[in-house]
Amino acid sequence: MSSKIPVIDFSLFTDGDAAGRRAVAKSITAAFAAHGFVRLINHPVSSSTVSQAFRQSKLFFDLPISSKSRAPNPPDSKVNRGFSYPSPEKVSNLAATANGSNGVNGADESSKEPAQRVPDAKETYDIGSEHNAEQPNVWPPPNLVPGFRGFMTGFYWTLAGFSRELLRALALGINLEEDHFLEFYSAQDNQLRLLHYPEIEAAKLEEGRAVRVAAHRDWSAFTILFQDDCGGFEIESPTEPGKFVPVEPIEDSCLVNIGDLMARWSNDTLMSTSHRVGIPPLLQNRCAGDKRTTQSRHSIGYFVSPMPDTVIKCLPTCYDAEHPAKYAPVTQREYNVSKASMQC
Ligand SMILES: O=C(O)CCC(=O)C(=O)O
Ligand SMILES: [Fe+2]
Repeated sequence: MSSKIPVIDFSLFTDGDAAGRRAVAKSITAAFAAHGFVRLINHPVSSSTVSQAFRQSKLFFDLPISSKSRAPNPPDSKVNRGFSYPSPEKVSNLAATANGSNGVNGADESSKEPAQRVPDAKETYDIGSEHNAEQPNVWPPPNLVPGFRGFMTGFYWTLAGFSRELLRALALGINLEEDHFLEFYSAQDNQLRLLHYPEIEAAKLEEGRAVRVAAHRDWSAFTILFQDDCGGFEIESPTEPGKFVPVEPIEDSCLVNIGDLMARWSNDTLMSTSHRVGIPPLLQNRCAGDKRTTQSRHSIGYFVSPMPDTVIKCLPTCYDAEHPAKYAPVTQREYNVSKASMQC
């Protein structure tokens, strides 16, 4: 059984009249309320831009480790930029992230799965705004992947534009003024993450000796996710907790999912759903000698956050006498610190 995440034509929002925009916005927030995810087609990021992002990402990850490590994620620091990779010695609890304090996602505290310590099976490269002084970017030397820095910097802002449209849709969908979220949003605090899951022996994933990404919920307000056609992405069933259902890749689409911050802000009107990357469908595995090996996989996540001083206080349309506010107000900065401390 595969997931029933609704597929929505986003051009009906970007190009629609007021009534049309409201109707699309309502269908998007209905999908978030029921599934925590929506799949968008005809979104504003052109397929050639997305293809170029995957090409650049692949050029980077195809480099030898010694070259990629010239743009290292600074060790033992709060900066989450640059390259992180799996090492044979490195294990993480539930292996949810390469860098647990990255402020974008984390192990699923509510997961029904037993805690496990297994090797990470992914490598990541994190990029932020060039103007974010607290999180300076870490770039590879320009000759390693020509055009990488220029392209990725532009891509970050292309996705920022898309995220603004999504914030408008979210606001309309939950009966707020269309620009409600924009006063809390500079797009300087987002994180663009390139992910590469190297080829791996299928048995390692099947027997739980490795995971690609273990079950987790994102910390962000929401995440825009582009994936290649490999497969393996799964979300927790909204109706059968603990059961994960595959999400089939669809060409030229992206997924958008609500993170814990927006779930909290909306009093759980919008749902943050646990998801993971596991073994792709068996047909897509291939034989390598006598060992079945899953193909390598690439994806790109864009984690959207409001400005650090934003007070995440129950949105005015998300509570009433019967549904009182469940969570105390907290700033985005405090929220991130508390999420990061749960990773330790
Ligand atoms: O690689 C994917 O498709 C999903 C990655 C993910 O969920 C994350 O990085 O938070
Ligand atoms: Fe995630």
